[in-house]
Amino acid sequence: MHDEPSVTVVRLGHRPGRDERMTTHVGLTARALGADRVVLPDNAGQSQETIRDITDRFGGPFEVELSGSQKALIRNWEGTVVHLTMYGERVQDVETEIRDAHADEPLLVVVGAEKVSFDVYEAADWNVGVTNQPHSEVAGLAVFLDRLFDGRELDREWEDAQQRVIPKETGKQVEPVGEKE
Ligand SMILES: C[S@@+](CC[C@H](N)C(=O)[O-])C[C@H]1O[C@@H](n2cnc3c(N)ncnc32)[C@H](O)[C@@H]1O
Repeated sequence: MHDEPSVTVVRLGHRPGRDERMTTHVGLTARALGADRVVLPDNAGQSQETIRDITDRFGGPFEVELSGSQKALIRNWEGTVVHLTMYGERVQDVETEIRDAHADEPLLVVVGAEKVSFDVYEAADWNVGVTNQPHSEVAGLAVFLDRLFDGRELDREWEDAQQRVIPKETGKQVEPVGEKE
């Protein structure tokens, strides 16, 4: 977050139609849970639009980019690369080392869609499993970011929001930013 080295999430693969919501949710989860930027495949323009729209309304900063060269981004990353995979080391065993590495340099978090090729496993500094059970890139990303930030992302301040949610025991309250509560 703000005064720390950046966190970028890169989404590998996107099947138009089938992956639309999943890719959007990778971006929304990255934004809500403290990442600075998401890089989506270049056929995921619809997801980019949705995530940008949410950022415009509920605040940032958060960048959403499209790229046709995810693999090059991973290979050439100047910092730490974490690939989330059910086959990886247990997050609870490696989170401290990853947190220490992130204190010094930008972090790239890689999540897949379909089968991820072996070169990604080799390019990663850590292959990390959030459990070694199959589940979802959205769930894996959420747990990983919460572990990385140790819960601090839950108190994050949002800039340039048009509206904000007022937490309520019951019901829904959304107010334009700037109005008194
Ligand atoms: C639906 S899975 C498909 C993965 C595919 N079976 C493979 O072998 O690469 C899509 C993505 O969810 C994430 N994922 C699924 N289970 C995970 C787990 N237990 N821990 C961390 N990430 C996980 C990974 O990033 C994975 O690439």
